Amino acid sequence: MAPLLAPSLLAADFGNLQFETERLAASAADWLHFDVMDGRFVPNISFGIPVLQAVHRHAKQPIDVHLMIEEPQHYLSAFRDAGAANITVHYEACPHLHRVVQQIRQLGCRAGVALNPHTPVSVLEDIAPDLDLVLIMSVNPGFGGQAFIPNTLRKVAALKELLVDCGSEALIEIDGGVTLDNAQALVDAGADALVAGSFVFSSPDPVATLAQMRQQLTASAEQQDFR
Ligand SMILES: O=C(CO)[C@H](O)[C@H](O)COP(=O)(O)O
Repeated sequence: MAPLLAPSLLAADFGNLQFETERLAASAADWLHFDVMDGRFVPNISFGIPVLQAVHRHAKQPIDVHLMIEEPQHYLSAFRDAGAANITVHYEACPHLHRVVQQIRQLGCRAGVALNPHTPVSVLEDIAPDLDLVLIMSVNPGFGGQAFIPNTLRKVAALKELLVDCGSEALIEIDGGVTLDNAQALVDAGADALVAGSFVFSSPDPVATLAQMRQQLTASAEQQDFR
């Protein structure tokens, strides 16, 4: 199966978000990835609820909200009301993770949990069947444009095994440093969704770059189905 593609608006032109959202509407993007940073959980501040509302007005794809914030439980319904389809919180930010995941699902959103690079996938053993999404950070969260951490490939394979073993249908999403150089290896390891920020938006034509990702990853999936 070819993976879902989720361009990260963190790398888009913030002065022109209507244009960026509208051009992605006619692209190969499956989701729009929306990174929220609070300057506390991560050492950076990005954007929040009013910006999500504005993006949602022009978006055609579901919006995949990644909350890199402390105490996310206080903001879940506000993000849902602003247009979030998926809400992912960090394992490291939630002492009562099971309750937060239940709250996200009760709001009618897909519930995701993100893991920082140092957090082993084994921490999800008891909650995996309750998740719709696991987001593996393949860079340290807080900034776009960082280099992919190679150990992510081993981690994705371990997560895939854990999900299969416990009968979880959660999707595996990878976030950080994703390019066409590592995308196929990530899919081969078990990734279902790829977030790409700078690779897409630093290219001369982001829509064409997404089309190229879609084309290469689909061709490879078809070859594997044929075998
Ligand atoms: O969550 C993030 C940073 O915390 C970004 O979504 C991620 O880094 C994607 O950007 P890039 O593809 O430029 O690495």
